[in-house]
Amino acid sequence: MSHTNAPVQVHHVVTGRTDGHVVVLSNSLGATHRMWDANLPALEEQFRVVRYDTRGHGDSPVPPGPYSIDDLADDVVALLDQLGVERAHFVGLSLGGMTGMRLAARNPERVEGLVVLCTGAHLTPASGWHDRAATVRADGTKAVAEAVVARWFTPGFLEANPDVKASSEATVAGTPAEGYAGCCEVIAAMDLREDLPSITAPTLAIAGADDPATPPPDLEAIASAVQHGRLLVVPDSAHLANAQQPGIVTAAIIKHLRGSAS
Ligand SMILES: O=C(O)CC1=CCC(=O)O1
Repeated sequence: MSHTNAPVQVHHVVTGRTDGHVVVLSNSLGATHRMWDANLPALEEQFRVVRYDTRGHGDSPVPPGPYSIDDLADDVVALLDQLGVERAHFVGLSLGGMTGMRLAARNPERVEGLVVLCTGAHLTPASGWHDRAATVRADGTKAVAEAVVARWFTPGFLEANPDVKASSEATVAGTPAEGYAGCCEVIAAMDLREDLPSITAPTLAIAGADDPATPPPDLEAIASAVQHGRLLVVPDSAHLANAQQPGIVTAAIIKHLRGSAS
């Protein structure tokens, strides 16, 4: 997990309370800061909410890949520095959760409470991520959009919500190919298993019961390896548990972070 690139200034949006604890929200591969829309109103009542687009995604810069997990964590440190925030809660889903685990292990002084959703400490095989990076570099992100969104939501949810299916596929297809590929290469090279025991921030690991990408045992492994971990398995939910079950997930995030404030 070498550190190869300089931090970039990521695109971000700050909303919510001006006097509250800060919570940073970090997106999944192929998504943007908009993936938190359904969770936002309740979070904004409690916290100063900082949403950002991971490098290579949304309106953030797209340096040439590959990137490393340290690059993604360094981008968050640079963002906190830019905002003058010493210490924040961090909530990340999938790639965002990986960023949060690396940040919490390497910069424990910057992370108050941690919530990781639908993620893993080591996603194998690496060849699958290299293959996906090659596909999007050759054919664009549209080539993977339908298959990706089929993992984001359960089949029944997609059937009942064709608008969500269409807008989610458009988001993936709108992700710059080089940014998406560079982040696939983050996951290919990443192994956070040795980082977990050094994570001191109270950690809530949230799994989607029907997530085919990072199933509940991946989250259980995180919850049991960090110093203060808890697991929540959300029923009737695939990879984007925050979007498929916003009520359950937002309430769990708020309860955990309110209990983690120091
Ligand atoms: O796109 C997928 O297969 C699911 C996923 C893995 C890491 C991430 O951020 O999304």
